[in-house]
Amino acid sequence: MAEIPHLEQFPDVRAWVRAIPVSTTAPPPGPEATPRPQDLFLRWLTDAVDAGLGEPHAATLSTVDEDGWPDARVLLLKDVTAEGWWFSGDDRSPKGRHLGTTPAAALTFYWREHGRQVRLRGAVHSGDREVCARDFVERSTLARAVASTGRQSAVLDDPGDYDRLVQDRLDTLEADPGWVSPHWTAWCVEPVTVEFWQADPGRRHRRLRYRRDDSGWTREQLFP
Ligand SMILES: Cc1cc2nc3c(=O)[nH]c(=O)nc-3n(C[C@H](O)[C@H](O)[C@H](O)COP(=O)(O)O)c2cc1C
Repeated sequence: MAEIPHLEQFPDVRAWVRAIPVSTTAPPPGPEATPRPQDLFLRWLTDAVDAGLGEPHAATLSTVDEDGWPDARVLLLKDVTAEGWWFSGDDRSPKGRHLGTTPAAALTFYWREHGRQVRLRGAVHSGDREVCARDFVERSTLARAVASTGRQSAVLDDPGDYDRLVQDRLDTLEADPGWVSPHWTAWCVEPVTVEFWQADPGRRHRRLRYRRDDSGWTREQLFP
């Protein structure tokens, strides 16, 4: 990777960001199609894990709010099944409220060192109570306490409010270690499209899209 220039060396931000180099290292071979996108995704995730890439299971979740405005945030993938790609959170959080009114989302994965992106979009459904509860109890005690405050993304006027609320939840969990937040939700994106993007130093990027219809998955190559 070429040396990254410093902002002070440029007349303005525009000149600086345009001078930041893009990756030109040779990527791994392009996508070898599998019948189901899940299998190719797991192969690419395995490549990222084996290469020691940081948080390779982090993805950007995009939703639409109650007024039709898009929103996006990074979170961690929780499972991949025949149904789709799973993540979890509190249904009172902004993302939870968005999914409550518009149960559709996109997930975007990026493995920079491999020059790879996977993007998928589709309807979202929540898992049954058993699936949600299992996700909750698999978290550490502190993570369960924090997750069940129900205040994620609310304005924090007094940092002490957070500490008191978390301590309150820790007390609840100590008294009843099996307690499960009724708001904790495992959501599944059931994709209608899944696209695998593989960078090419000569800009002949490979793009393989899976499209789901009544007969199953159709594969097609896209213009870079
Ligand atoms: C690497 C990384 C991993 C994250 N993992 C999660 C996660 O698994 N669940 C979650 O609710 N938020 C996670 N977050 C925080 C979210 O990006 C976000 O701040 C939070 O979910 C609130 O989003 P919302 O206001 O849209 O609901 C993560 C952030 C980063 C940078």
